[in-house]
Amino acid sequence: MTKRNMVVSDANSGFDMAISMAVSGSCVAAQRPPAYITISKKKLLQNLDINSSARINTWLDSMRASSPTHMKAPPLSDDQVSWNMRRPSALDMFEQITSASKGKQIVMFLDYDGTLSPIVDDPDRAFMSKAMRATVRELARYFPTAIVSGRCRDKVYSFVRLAELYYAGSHGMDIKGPSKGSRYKKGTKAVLFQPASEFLPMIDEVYKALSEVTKSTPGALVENNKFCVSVHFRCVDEKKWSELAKQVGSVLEGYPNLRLTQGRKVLEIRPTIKWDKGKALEFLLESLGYSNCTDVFPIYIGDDRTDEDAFKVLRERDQGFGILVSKTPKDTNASYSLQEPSEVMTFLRRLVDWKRMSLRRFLRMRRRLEEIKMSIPN
Ligand SMILES: O=P(O)(O)OC[C@H]1O[C@H](O[C@H]2O[C@H](CO)[C@@H](O)[C@H](O)[C@H]2O)[C@H](O)[C@@H](O)[C@@H]1O
Repeated sequence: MTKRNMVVSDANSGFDMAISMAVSGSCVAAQRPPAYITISKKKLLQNLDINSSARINTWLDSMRASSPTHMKAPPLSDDQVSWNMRRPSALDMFEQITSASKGKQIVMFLDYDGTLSPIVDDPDRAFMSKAMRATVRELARYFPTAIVSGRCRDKVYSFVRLAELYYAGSHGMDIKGPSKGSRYKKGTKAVLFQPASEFLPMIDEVYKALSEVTKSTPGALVENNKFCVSVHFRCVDEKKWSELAKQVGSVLEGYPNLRLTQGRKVLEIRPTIKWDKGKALEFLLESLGYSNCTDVFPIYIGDDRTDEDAFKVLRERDQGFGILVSKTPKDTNASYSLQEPSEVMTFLRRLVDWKRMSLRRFLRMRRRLEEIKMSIPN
């Protein structure tokens, strides 16, 4: 029996369903799927017939629905209007946000792809602009700042190139503190945390197998993110999505300790350990000495499904908030929204300016108080 640790993260998600179809042959042979298979047995049986065109059409529709090239252009739909009301722009709500943070230490968490850099076809060319880098550098002068990415940590560092930041790569499974002095690091110990290190050889093996098996699918790209692997289908013809899903499924069949999640036109394969961007956020807060503090205000900005784990943690802690980067309505645990990386940069700049002004005001007041003290005769 081949066990399959598979997370079907979204009932309507085409690719998740495609993967379940691709591996269902082995699952049906089992007497009873283990509890960690989150897809129901009934659904598995429904999905059994890989050649059923009705099934394939269902998930292809769903993939198209989540693909920007198929999205309807404005005018704003009722959905969009109501979403804008429920998840207002963080720029429009800037004053409310800063006043909620009063007296608290803001800690910044930033996703990389789609948040600091625009989404592009070639993952190796997802550069952030010079202006964005300068903004993040300034941000880190005023607030402890971490980059939390699905990418391999070294790779995301090579894009951001700011040594004063914290980096959590591989969806938080590879965390490292600043290599350059950070004024916010309370302890003296260097932070390095890799909860999935035992999976390294397995991930490497799977990376090689996936690269080999997907060779025949034009446009498919496999990326080694050290503790996880990404299979990109952004450049794969839609007609080939089902073929690619089957290829990925055929490799994963042999790896019960790996699970599959979905990002933006990417399938992400990672260890089943209970670790995600939300856990990484909590770990970083603890490293910074804020684990049990009420005077901390974490802000997490991200665009992807994997960022939802961090948004959820903030909601549950009732601390700070999440900002989802998206132009279209999505189910989210974030409190606010921004449309695209350029808006993220504007928001970060405003935070820096606001903090700088507050500090100046504080220093002016302190100087004035000293002058008053000096002018009072003994
Ligand atoms: O957590 P993130 O930093 O958002 O990383 C998630 C994935 O990001 C990258 O893929 C995405 O961006 C690419 C470049 O713009 C784009 O081509 C791709 O379609 C997107 O899914 C990265 O390459 C993946 O490894 C990450 O898992």
